[in-house]
Amino acid sequence: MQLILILTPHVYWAQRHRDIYLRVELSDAKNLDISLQDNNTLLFRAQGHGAKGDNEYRFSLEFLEPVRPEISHKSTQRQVDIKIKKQEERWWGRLTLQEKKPLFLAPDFDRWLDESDAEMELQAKEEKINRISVESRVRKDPYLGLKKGYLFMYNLVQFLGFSWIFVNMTVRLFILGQDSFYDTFHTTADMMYFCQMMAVLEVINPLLGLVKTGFLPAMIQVAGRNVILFVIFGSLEDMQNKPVVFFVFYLWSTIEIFRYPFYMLACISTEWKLLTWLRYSLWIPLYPLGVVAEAVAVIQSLPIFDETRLFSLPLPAVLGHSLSFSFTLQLYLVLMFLGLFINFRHLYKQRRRRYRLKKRKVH
Ligand SMILES: CCCCCCCCCCCCC[C@@H](O)CC(=O)SCCNC(=O)CCNC(=O)[C@H](O)C(C)(C)COP(=O)(O)OP(=O)(O)OC[C@H]1O[C@@H](n2cnc3c(N)ncnc32)[C@H](O)[C@@H]1OP(=O)(O)O
Repeated sequence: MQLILILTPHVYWAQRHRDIYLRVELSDAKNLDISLQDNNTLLFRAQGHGAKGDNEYRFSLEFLEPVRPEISHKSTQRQVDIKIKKQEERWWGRLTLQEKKPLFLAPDFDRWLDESDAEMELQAKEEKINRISVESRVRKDPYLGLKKGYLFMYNLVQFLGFSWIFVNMTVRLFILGQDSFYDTFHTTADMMYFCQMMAVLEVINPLLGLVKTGFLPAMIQVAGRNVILFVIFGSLEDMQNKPVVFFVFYLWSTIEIFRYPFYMLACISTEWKLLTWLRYSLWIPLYPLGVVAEAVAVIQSLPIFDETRLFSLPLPAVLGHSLSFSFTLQLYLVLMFLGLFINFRHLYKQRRRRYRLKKRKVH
């Protein structure tokens, strides 16, 4: 009587919610015959070098649940990798129907994940797929590159402009001390004029749908600053050498040297956490201080407008000579605090949205 010895290779396994991975320890495997029987039994036969030398090796595995008929495998110099898809996407308590594990089977610790880790891996994969599909949908806009290029250049120019102002003022402050307060306007106004005229684009950009900024907050910001720059400082020589110019310009440029680089990075889909934090936090002290500095400038200009009658409104003789521009400015002072309230709330919401979104992304 002839005794036929069936040799089994070592088989290592791991699973995901969708797949089963088998690693068969058989090098230089040839004549592979891998098939599925009755939806849940894998039959394996191959010639190769295993624990018992060069021989034919076989095994069969009756899976806990049905699997799909398509089985993929790859034979390398070292092993045979087999991937099997589960019929139903769910976590299996064990691999085989029989409770007792076959002796030749062991967990593949290189691939092993427990259920919650596998779930996280699945979620990460799905998120990646979603992100790619959103990005590919966004990419359908044929002008996206052009829009991003324009915004990047705009932000770069503003960043350079405000950095120039900030560095110039800081250096002068170190060298001249308080004396530098008095000629801030003469040394930096041209650049500030340029930057603030360019900033009008910040009102136009949301109107053209180039950025998601609200029109009103941008309008309040740009109009508010331009009133101070062009009407209060620009038209009144007596205001130009007052220290308040220093504080207003310094507060404006401090936030902008962080805000514009933040936008530049956003244009190239990059983010630096510290910069994001500065962009969404520095306004908390700077905005009220800025409004107070601007309000001081307006209040200091009132007697000058009264005296010079500049921009005064001619009135019919019965009502008096003319209405001083200082009355308009007093009304503007009230508007300023309304503007502060609207923009403070807007910035607060932007900050919350930013960090809520981030938290959601992390979990
Ligand atoms: C209607 C008549 C009004 C008359 C005026 C009367 C009242 C005047 C009161 C004025 C008070 C002003 C005081 C002020 O001058 C004092 C100071 O400035 S002191 C210094 C401190 N200041 C600040 O911190 C404010 C700085 N300014 C701003 O933050 C913005 O101008 C503001 C509009 C207020 C808010 O910005 P925004 O709404 O744009 O928020 P986000 O940064 O979160 O952006 C939203 C999304 O859009 C993308 N975006 C925006 N701009 C750009 C850009 N240039 N390039 C690329 N991308 C951009 C941004 O990335 C966000 O996208 P995502 O949501 O995907 O992240």
